[in-house]
Amino acid sequence: MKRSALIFLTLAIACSSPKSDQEVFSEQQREELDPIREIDLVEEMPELEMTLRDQGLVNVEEEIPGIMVELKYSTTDNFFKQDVYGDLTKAFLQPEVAERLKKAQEMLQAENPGYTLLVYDGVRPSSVQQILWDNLDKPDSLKPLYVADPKKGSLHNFGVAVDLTIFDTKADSTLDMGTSYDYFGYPAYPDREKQMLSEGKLTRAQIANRDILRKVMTANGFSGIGSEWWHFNAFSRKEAGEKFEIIK
Ligand SMILES: C[C@@H](N)C(=O)N[C@H](C)C(=O)O
Ligand SMILES: [Zn+2]
Repeated sequence: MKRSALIFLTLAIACSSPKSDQEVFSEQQREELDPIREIDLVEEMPELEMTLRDQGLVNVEEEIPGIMVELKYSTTDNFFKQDVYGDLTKAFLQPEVAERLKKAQEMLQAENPGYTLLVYDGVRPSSVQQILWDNLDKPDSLKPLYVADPKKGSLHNFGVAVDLTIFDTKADSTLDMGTSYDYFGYPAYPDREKQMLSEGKLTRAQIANRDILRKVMTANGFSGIGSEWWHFNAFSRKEAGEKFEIIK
């Protein structure tokens, strides 16, 4: 239930004066409507999640039926082996970006029953962008290929970029895309697929899997980048700067 709805409900209960609780609410209903429990729920919401909601971003799992989320930077299973999101485990995006992603998910599921999008990252505060940049073990000249320069800002910092793959619910596994998420090298480059195929570093099946992801994303207003098969932008840097604020 949304926070505003909870607060409204709490106020409504406090202000109304029924003959007695017992006449109106069952035991279970009274527990559900207990204002102290509601306050506990509000306090349990991670601070970063509250900030994101206050700034108008939406939780993709609340907007997109069936989508899966595994925020890699909220685990230690990432390229710098640190959990930098703490208790934030949900992916947030600008509402119009989530709307496009919903259409991509619908198209994916219509064309490939059993497949679903699996989101690895959505909005990413600029403070986290700096941590990624500092921990990327590449020469400074190459770093922007893999992690956007925090001084300029990543499209993730505006909530208009998403990192994702496809999960096959029948096989209970992700599709084989040829590399893991955040593999920083040529085998992950969409721009180098022909070369990687001829060198035996990618298979046709892996490229075909990437094509499924690219098709549903680009058909619904996203564009990919040349160095990461998992990253998609919904707006240009210029458009994002005009329309949205950077999340700090
Ligand atoms: C770090 C990687 N997952 C990513 O999102 N890279 C792009 C280029 C970014 O930082 O914007
Ligand atoms: Zn990304």
